[in-house]
Amino acid sequence: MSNNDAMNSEIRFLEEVEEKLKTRITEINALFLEGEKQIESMHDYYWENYTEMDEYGYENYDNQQALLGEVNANNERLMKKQRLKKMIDSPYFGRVDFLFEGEEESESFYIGIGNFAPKAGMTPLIYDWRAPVSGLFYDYDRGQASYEAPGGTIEGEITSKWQYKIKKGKMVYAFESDTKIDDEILKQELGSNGDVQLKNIVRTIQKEQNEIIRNVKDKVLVIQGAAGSGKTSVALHRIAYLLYHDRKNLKASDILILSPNSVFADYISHILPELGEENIQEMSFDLFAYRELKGIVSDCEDRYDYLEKLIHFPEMGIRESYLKKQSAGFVGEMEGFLAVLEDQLMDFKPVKIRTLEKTEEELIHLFYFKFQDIPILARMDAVMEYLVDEYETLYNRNLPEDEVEEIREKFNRMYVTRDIYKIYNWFLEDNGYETLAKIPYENRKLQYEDVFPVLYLKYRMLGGTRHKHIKHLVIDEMQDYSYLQYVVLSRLFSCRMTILGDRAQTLDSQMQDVLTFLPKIFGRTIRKIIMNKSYRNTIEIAEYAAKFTGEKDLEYLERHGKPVTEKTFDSDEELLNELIREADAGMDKYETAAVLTETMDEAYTMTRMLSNRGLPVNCIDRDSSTFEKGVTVTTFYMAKGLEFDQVFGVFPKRENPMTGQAKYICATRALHELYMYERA
Ligand SMILES: Nc1ncnc2c1ncn2[C@@H]1O[C@H](COP(=O)(O)OP(=O)(O)OP(=O)(O)O)[C@@H](O)[C@H]1O
Repeated sequence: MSNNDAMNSEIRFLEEVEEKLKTRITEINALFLEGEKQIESMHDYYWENYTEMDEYGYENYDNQQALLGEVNANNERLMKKQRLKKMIDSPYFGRVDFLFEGEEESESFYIGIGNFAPKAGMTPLIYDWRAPVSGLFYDYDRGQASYEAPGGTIEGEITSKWQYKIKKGKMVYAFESDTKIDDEILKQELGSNGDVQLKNIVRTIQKEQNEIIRNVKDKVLVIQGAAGSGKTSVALHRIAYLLYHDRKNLKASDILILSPNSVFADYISHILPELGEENIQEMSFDLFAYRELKGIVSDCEDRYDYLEKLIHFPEMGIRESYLKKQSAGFVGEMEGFLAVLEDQLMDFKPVKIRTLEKTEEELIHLFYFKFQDIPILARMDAVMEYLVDEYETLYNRNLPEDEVEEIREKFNRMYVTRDIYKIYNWFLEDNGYETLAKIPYENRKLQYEDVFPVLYLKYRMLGGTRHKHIKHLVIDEMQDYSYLQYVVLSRLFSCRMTILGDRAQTLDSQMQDVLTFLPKIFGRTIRKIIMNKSYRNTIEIAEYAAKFTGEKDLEYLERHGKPVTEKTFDSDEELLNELIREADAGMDKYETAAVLTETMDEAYTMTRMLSNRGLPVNCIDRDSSTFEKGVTVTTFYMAKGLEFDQVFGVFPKRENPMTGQAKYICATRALHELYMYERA
């Protein structure tokens, strides 16, 4: 076939697909309206007849179930319609022609964001990018290939591969390529301007990324990936893949992502809906801890408070103290303390439940032997319930609720204290650490270094709730969680996990490689994958950033841009003039720019100075929840995970131990242009 013929046949196929998509949407619309009518008439029937329904409620129940079934079916129709409407805009982006082993003619498989068959049960015209056969598109060039189908491995040969760009239903380009995902297309995608949200990458998923996305074997998958290597993108596409392949057992509400902050959560929030899935829950671990510690302390510092202190007071030993309290050694000391705590904590006294008397020895026996497996602060309750039960069985009568409560209090008074804050202070004192201020609940604010130790103590003493309903946990920025935080996480979640991060981006003066201790915590179920190729930055920016880390073996996509500008200014005036000039020039070509500082105070000052000079900026702090088009001012640590077309790093000339890491994180946020400014 000549090139022209091939193109014409592609355009005819596109037109055919669009026609069929429209017909299917019309059919679904009709079914939806029919469903609405059904629902309405079921409602009418119910209201007319519910007084006469059978007394046991069977008929009522059946009616409710039928109604629910119809409502769900209509919701599904609505979702399907939305998906198909999106597909009209761009129905597919790739095609593989595959010659099955033993066959004579190859079959064409078009690949898009969803499956599409003109009628239910018919062979699809388009295959979802997550379908088994679509793996061929991402994993192979022309030649021998295979894919995993539910029934086993399918062997054959790829005879041709095509890539398309279809926009608003029109073919922008279609070309046959014999390489995997053409680098030129990837460069085009990356060379375009940054969105205010992370993009979906289905068109250009790379082979090594695809391997991670389609991994269903490993219980705990740990991805160490360079800045901009696509870790977050891959983790989200993996979720979409898992949801597609295990629809029966896995729902979006069964998945939780631990993310650094709300801005980041917003930044990634549209990807799953775009891929036709519901969004998933997101939570910051610090916020979770804060909520869990209500009742023990009235306030807690978070990671950002800790970082600010670290930058402002590098000489005060804050880091050393934090690291100590997050270490395996410290957990060991807490365990040692817990092993001997009972003697210090308990003050047994004989008790009476009406006429049933129990001596101190009997209570001690129950407490130390019968119920020894129950966490210590929950154990007295178990002893009490056991004895109330004994009384009620003996006298064949139930005790009133309020009396049981009085008895419970009497038993609880056998604890010297139930205040975990006080108990933590005992531990600190016993082990030679500085103790916390002995103050009432309302005034207690935990320093960040104590937040997770106290939470650990709480779970060990009261027992923690296992979050059994969560079937998959995603931990982004894994390098920023401490040993102790992982120990707490492993107590809370026993599900499958995708853990991803970059040791070079640790929010500390030194890198932390969590892979040195994760296997100890999660066992041998861990699989580690390294992603070395960076996609975000131009070569100029990536090479500049690499100077700060000493990480080797990094690969870059050959995308060039403007050289990095490094400048020192004698006055704010000069710095602002230059920054505004470059940002103004950028506004013509780009969508997003960021001015990144080391501390929040510096970010507020920059916001004020830039606004005063008429540059509209949006300041992101820990209370922000979205990031917008235009110029953003924030700290390097709030900008983690985000990216901007232009980045202006504004740092004081005086360095502190965090400066290297801060500059690295700042530099790797830039897609096209990077300016590193210093104020004298
Ligand atoms: N296969 C791909 N095709 C197109 N774009 C990609 C691909 N992989 C990654 N990217 C792009 O590279 C950029 C970085 O991706 P992402 O934010 O997922 O990386 P990351 O490893 O989480 O980065 P960081 O750790 O630096 O925050 C994004 O713009 C993303 O769209």
